[in-house]
Amino acid sequence: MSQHSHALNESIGSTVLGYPRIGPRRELKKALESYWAGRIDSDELQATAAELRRTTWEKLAASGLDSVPGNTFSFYDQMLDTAQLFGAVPRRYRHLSTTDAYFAMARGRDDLAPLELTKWFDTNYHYLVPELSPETRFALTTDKPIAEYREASALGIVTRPVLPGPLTFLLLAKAAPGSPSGFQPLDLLDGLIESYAELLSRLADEGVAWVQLDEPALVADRTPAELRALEHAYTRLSALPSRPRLLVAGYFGRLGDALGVLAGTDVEALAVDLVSDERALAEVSTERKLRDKTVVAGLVDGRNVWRTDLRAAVSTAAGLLGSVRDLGVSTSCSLLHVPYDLDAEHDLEEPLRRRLAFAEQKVAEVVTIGRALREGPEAVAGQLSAADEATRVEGRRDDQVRARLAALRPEHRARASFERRADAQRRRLGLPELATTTIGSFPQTGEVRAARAGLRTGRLDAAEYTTAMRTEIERVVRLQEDIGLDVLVHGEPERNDMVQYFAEQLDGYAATEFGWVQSYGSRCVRPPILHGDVSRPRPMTVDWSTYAQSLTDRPVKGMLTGPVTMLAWSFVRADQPLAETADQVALALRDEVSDLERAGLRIIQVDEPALRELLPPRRDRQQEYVEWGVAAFRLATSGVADATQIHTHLCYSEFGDVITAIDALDADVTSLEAARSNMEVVQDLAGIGFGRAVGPGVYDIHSPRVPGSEELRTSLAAAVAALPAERLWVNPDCGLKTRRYPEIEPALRALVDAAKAARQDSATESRR
Ligand SMILES: Nc1nc2c(c(=O)[nH]1)N[C@@H](CNc1ccc(C(=O)N[C@@H](CCC(=O)N[C@@H](CCC(=O)N[C@@H](CCC(=O)O)C(=O)O)C(=O)O)C(=O)O)cc1)CN2
Ligand code: MET
Ligand SMILES: [Zn+2]
Repeated sequence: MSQHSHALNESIGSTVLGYPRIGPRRELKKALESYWAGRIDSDELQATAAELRRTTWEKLAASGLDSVPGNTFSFYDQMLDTAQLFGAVPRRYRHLSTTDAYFAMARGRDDLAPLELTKWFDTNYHYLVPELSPETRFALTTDKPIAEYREASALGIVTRPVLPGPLTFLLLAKAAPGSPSGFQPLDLLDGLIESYAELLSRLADEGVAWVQLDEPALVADRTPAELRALEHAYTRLSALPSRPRLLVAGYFGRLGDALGVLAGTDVEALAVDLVSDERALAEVSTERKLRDKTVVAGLVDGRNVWRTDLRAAVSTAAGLLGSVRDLGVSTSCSLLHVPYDLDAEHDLEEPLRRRLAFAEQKVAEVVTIGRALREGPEAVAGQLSAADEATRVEGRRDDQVRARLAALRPEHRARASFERRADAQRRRLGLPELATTTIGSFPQTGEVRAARAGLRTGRLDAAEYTTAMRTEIERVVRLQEDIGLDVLVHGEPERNDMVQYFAEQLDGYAATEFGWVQSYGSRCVRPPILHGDVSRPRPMTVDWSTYAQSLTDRPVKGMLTGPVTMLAWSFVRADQPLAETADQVALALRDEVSDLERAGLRIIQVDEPALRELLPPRRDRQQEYVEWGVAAFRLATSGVADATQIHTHLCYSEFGDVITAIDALDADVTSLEAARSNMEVVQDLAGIGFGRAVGPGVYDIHSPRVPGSEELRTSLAAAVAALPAERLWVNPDCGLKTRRYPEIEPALRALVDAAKAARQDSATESRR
């Protein structure tokens, strides 16, 4: 027995890098939202959390994995947990209790801004950005990883605590507002290392054998100084006299130069992602310094839902055996990004179903690969041939779509010059300068969601549902008229989600029933599965948009989700280049755009909030991505007359890296998130001579705070200083679906006031 556990301590064997935590039925989401609303107390919240941790550990232990990850639970986010663990709590939250400070950093309070929320690499998960300053003093302040290790041990389960590594923690942090200009979070490395050291030594005291430090920031291009910092950090941590063995995980791409740096330190093990970048395998097999390391091969895709070609994975692993001291097998990254369990789905049809694996099924795949390596492929012959069969099944083929794609010419992706379009649109639309609009969605009220749930359960029939939605659309149109907005929207009440809604109506796409994946905090999405050739059997939005336009003389914007975002927020087929899949989606959207135009919609918005998100982490892959992304957007939007105005909307990111791509989209009007970055993006656009119209968001919809009209005027003035008023629009940062009416009504009235005032200023200016 003791010999056996000794062997386990030495090697990792089969494992996964992380697991979902929201609960198979979103138990954590429900508990959190009840706690925030005061319906349950903290004991009840803790009990739900403990139960979720227990079932996860027990399931993973029973599945046959050799090493079970620990500390993968989080009430909100693992970066936030780590900030609190090491005492990186900005001063403004320090008067609060540990729990209150935690949720205040996550969500803000009436008088207290939250930490910034941003995308976790190229996924649809969002983390909280630690705010660090030269005054930050790290100190081990909570004991979450230790407590969870003990909790699992009490159940008889040995876990491997997982947390972000020091480099990733600092590289993803930002300088707190007011920090000296030369300051960067990486300056704090030495202090942070001391806190990691203290944690590691306490974990060693607990008897922890292995700790996993996640360093996904290393799969992007890193400067020599950052690589030196990496070497310094892991040289220091691996030299600690008393510590668990260290597994450093780099995922979402290949480690590149960081691989040799890490392999040159005394850490025991590296986890590498052999799925995201086909160049990773060669890198790993030729790195001689790995010969005395454990390498955990990420062979099962942790962020897509396709079944693994097990025979290929086993042979890749076998090929690595000679290049490393000890080989483990795992997922490419945490399973946080996929749904829990395929077996929960009842409406997925064959043969698609047979091609899929969710988190539970992926765990079984890892176990199978591990057994094949240890006992030989004969031991798992049945599983291997089932996987052979499943991975040979091809996606639905649509020859008509393929023929249309083959016939595309450059003119299908080009419109007349912007000047000519702008002129035609000015005459047709007659809008004022600094025209006001919103981004599309209005608050998703309880009634709206209840109506959608009613349609699902049969409480409402289709006609009753349509009436309920039309009533909502009319209410939203009248409200916008009353507020005095220039360009209206129908409010998107009929959409459960801006991607899923379209996926449900397209052929080649499947939706899930329980396939929830955490997006941020308690918010989840159900990414649809794009499994075959995509086509549009019938118009998707025309009835709703036409109805809205029939209610008013003001222009109503048609509202669609663009091809890049449709891919980014779905699980996408891996059997053909993304560029081709994007063009198929773009063709379906192009037809929808034409139908909307024919139905009399004069303005059509095609949202691309995920444009920045899909940008590959390595620069040498970025150009190719931008080219196909832009090409697909243009295919979707360039089938219209000069006088039809195309809008796009981008949010959730720093746009610096994609500014020329935004230009290349060639939309007539681009609305962007800008409120929280002081309109910086307007200057960036002015800087590249962006010639088309821009709607920098002046109202931060991510916060419940209602901005005053003075504040909005200040933001607008900053925009007007950078770009001419006739090319500026006035709008919020993003859609209003997550807000409530008492917040958005006064905010939109203030926005219209601010635009009117700015028009007056600009008129006075031009008379001078
Ligand atoms: N796909 C996607 N990715 C995105 C975004 C996005 O909008 N979509 N935005 C950014 C992230 N922001 C997000 C913002 C909000 C939510 C969000 O509010 N999600 C909802 C679920 C939305 C949804 O699918 N709603 C469905 C089903 C809702 C539901 O839970 N229904 C109940 C019953 C109905 C009820 O009473 O609520 C049930 O099934 O139990 C609907 O409205 O029809 C949630 O977590 O609560 C998610 C992400 C970036 N990534
Ligand atoms: N039209 C969409 C909305 O207003 C755009 C959202 S971008 C995340 O909700
Ligand atoms: Zn948005």
